[in-house]
Amino acid sequence: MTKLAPSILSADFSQLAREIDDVEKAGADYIHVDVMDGHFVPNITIGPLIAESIKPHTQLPLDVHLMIENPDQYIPAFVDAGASIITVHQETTPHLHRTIQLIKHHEVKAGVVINPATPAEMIRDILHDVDLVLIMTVNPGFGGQSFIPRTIEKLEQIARWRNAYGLSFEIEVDGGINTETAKSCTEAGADVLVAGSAIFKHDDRRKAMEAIRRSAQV
Ligand SMILES: O=C(CO)[C@H](O)[C@H](O)COP(=O)(O)O
Ligand SMILES: [Co+2]
Repeated sequence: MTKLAPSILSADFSQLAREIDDVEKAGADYIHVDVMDGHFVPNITIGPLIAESIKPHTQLPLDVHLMIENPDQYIPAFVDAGASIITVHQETTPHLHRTIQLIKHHEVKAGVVINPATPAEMIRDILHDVDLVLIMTVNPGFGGQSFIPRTIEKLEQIARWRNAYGLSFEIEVDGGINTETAKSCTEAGADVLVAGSAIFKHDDRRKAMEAIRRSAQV
């Protein structure tokens, strides 16, 4: 069954606990937390303080997507805040293996993510060390953008390598996922769909999530 990770970037921040409760009751699998620093991406969003404040309001794993320069400096703070999965951009760290080991040292699941313009080859070696691979299907920085179809080829490549190397990491996609785009991702091998606007911009989150799940069935 395809997992759904609602991105709270598109939620009502004045009602965050209620928004999270809403998607948890509607069957979400992870809560996707988008952390942006205004340097790696042109937007500033959530820090460890907010992650920590939402943690007591959900039983679901916090799936923390770090879009920040110098991620090593902030990993311990997100561990302390209650992250279950921490995913770092390959583009933000010169020593990717060291960064992944740092996350694992804290006994948190480690993920790696690449931008639409970054070739799959850049993370081929680290596939053996991660619990999750996130393929960006938009350029990171904002919710509500349009899905970039060429990213599907990369998704297929990562799924082929997972098979060939006998690995078991999850494959997640993020950006522009909705009832139109979900199926091409699951067909290509995605296990986890992140969706922000396609869930939180609907009044009935359960219906919105069911519609995405239905459309994603392969
Ligand atoms: O990482 C992200 C943006 O950088 C968000 O997770 C993503 O954009 C989700 O929003 P939407 O589903 O509206 O595209
Ligand atoms: Co994200």
